[in-house]
Amino acid sequence: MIKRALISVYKKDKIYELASFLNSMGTQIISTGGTYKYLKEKGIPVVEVSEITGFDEILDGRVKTLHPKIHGGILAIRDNIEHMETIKEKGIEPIDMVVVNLYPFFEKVKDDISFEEKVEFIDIGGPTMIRAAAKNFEDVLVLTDVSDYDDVINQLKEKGDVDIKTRRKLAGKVFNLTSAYDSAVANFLLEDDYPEYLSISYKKEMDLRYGENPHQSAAYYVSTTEKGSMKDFEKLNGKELSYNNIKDMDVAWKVVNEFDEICCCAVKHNTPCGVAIGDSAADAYKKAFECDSVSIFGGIVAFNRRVDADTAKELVKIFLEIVIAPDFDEDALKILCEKKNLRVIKCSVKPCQKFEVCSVDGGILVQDTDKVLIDNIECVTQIKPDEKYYEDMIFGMKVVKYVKSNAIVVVKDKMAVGIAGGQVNRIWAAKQALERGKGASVLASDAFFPFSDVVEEASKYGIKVIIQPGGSINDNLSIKACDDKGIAMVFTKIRHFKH
Ligand SMILES: NC(=O)c1ncn([C@@H]2O[C@H](COP(=O)(O)O)[C@@H](O)[C@H]2O)c1NC=O
Repeated sequence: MIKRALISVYKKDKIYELASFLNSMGTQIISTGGTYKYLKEKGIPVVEVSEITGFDEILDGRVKTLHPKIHGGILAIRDNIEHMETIKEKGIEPIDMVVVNLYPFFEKVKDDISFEEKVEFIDIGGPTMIRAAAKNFEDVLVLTDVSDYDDVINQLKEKGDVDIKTRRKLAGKVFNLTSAYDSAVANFLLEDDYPEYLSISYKKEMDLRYGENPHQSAAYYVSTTEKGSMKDFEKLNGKELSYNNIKDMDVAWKVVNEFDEICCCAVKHNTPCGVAIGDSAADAYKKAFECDSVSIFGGIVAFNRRVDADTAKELVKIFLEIVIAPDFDEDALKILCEKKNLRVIKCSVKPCQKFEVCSVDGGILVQDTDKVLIDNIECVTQIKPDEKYYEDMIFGMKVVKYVKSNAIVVVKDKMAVGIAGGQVNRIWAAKQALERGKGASVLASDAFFPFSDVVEEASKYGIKVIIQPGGSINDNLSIKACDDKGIAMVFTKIRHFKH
């Protein structure tokens, strides 16, 4: 039996329904200022907290419920005779239910308001009350999530009480929420990129059908406070997204956003398989398709420009999993939506990830994202690269950055005609890329050459320019091989390993 419930909610949705149900059960409702006013206006009998505490809300609401008359009523263990005698002596009455939703710090921290204003959205009294109720969950029912109201109402209707399993789950939800809330506050206040404790604050966006493989369970969580392209997008058509879809879409979107020119990127198995710059979205797509017309089947295709009907007509010719772009012309959308399963994603947020995490058994690795493409370009060979290859060199470096190491990309006229990666040595990646990208003039590598073998292989395929970070103790071997073969080679001094 819920004799007394304390309701203190920032967002008032569904609170009238819950309060009127409690009222119909004979529960006494206690509320803080705003909630009190809201319920009273709706005709629900309600007692103001200050009437219980004998103390007005002070300090602009910073102190409302922080009082022994409230916390004693929540924390007293009903089976503990001493506890019950103490609260009786002090004139404290038990509180059997606490309903709270917190100040919207997650939302407000992103808003364009001052630091001081953001600080005022750090809820103190709310977390204190719900933590207290959660600690005493066997005696005090705690509700922080509107989606739990119906279950609690139904149980109270049917049994007059709520079972212990539900009480415990609701208590667990409290600490799950307050830890994410506190993490968000900690990240807001701390200026340390790598603080003593890793505070992460992510909210479940959706349960996924499965993880990387069908026998693995999975869910997708998004940051409670940070913006992000893989969070702030709109799905305009198609089946639900999968675990692999989200990972692949992330790479495809990051690749196209490396470029100011019109770019299209196709991704398979988390690796770009076709990337090209074009005069239009359709042209870029046709060229990306040409890079590797085999692997693109079932791929994820990204554009950094609006997709028009001409492009859509090309896209629907083969089976694709996802098309992501900043926008779609109406007629393009119509064409794409004819394919019921094709996920069409509109995303206007540019990639803005500050840190990357990767988990290992018992730990999490955190690093700054790879944001620097090139330190400075230094030609290390006698032959200097012809200026006409400059754009292809930069293009190759931008693409190879997203290919798993060891990675080699060969380029022809701003098309990645040969992409090879994920090899345990560099020569295998080079051989694959060169074989696929016959006729290419530029070769880009994610890291230095330990031997001269890549240069020798490149010369067999007529490569004119090699761009790579440099920095091997054997750099002189590759430089000499380039000089012997008439290839120009430049160093960038920035490695782009991707493990
Ligand atoms: N200071 C307190 O004692 C306190 N007690 C409850 N709150 C919060 O006040 C909000 C509700 O306020 P109101 O009913 O006045 O609209 C809730 O989000 C609740 O979490 C408090 N506010 C912040 O710390």
